[in-house]
Amino acid sequence: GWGYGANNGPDKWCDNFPNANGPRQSPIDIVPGDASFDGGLKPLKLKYDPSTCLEILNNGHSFQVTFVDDTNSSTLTDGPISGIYRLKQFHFHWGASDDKGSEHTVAGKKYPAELHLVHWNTKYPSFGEAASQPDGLAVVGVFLKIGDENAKLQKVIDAFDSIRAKGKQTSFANFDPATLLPGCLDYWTYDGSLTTPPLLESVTWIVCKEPISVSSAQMAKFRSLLFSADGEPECCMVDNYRPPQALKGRAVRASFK
Ligand SMILES: Nc1nnc(SCC(=O)Nc2ccc(S(N)(=O)=O)cc2)s1
Ligand SMILES: [Zn+2]
Repeated sequence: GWGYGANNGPDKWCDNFPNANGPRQSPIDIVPGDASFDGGLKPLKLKYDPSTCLEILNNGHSFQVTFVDDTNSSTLTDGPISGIYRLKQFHFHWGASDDKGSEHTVAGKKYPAELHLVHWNTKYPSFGEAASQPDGLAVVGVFLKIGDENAKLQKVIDAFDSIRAKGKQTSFANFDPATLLPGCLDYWTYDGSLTTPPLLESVTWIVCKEPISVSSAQMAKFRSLLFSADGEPECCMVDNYRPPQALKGRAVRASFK
C-alpha cells in the first residue's frame, strides 16, 4: 500500500490515486505576501469536550487520537466555514530531523512537525459521506517549532509505548485538544484536499500562523514510533509528510492584517 518510502511515497501516489494531480491538492507553500486579508473571515470557534476523547492509535502512517463524533460535543464553527463541523481525530506529520516535517510551509520554511485537527460537516450524515464532498471537511493545521517542552503534548507522548507498532491502539481518555492550540488563532485559509491517499478534494484548510512549541527530546519520541507492524522489520515513523503541491490559481486568504 501507499506510504512515504521511495517506492510508495508521494511521487508514486498518482499511480493509484488520480486526485494526486487535481486542481485543489494539499499541502501548499503559504506565501504571506500573496495572501489577501479578508475582513469577512470570522475568528475560529473551537469547542472541544475532553470526554469525547476515545483512543490513540498507530495507523501505519501517523498516530491519531480519535473522538466520539455522534454528537456536537466537540465542534468547529465560524472561521471561514458555515455550519457545524465535528471533530473526528487529530494527528501529526513530522521529519527525521528538526529541519523538516511540516506539510504546509511558510514562504518555503519547513517546521519540524504539523498538527492536524480533522472535522467533518454535519450537513452530511457521516465523516465518510462528508469526505467526498467539496465542503465536507475542515482541518485546522498548527505548526510545531523547537523550543520549551510542551507539557500538554507530553500526555500524548506518554502513550507512545503502547502504540509503537502499526495497528496498535489503546484507550485515551479526557484529553482536551484545545490545550494544543496556540494562544493566537490568526489563520490562513484555502480550498484543498486530504494530504494522504485518497487525497479527496474536500478540505477547507485553516492553518494557524502561530506555532506551538515542542522540545527536541519530544520530537525524538515521535521518531521512535514505527511505520512497521510487530513481526516486520522495524521502520521508524519519520518524514510522513507530503511536500507542497501546485497552487493552480487558488487564493489564500488571511484572517489577519
Ligand atoms: N469514505 C472515507 N472514509 N475515510 C476516508 S479517509 C480517512 C481519513 O480520515 N483520512 C485522512 C487523510 C488525511 C488527512 S489530513 N493529513 O489531515 O489531510 C485527514 C484524514 S474516505
Ligand atoms: Zn494530516
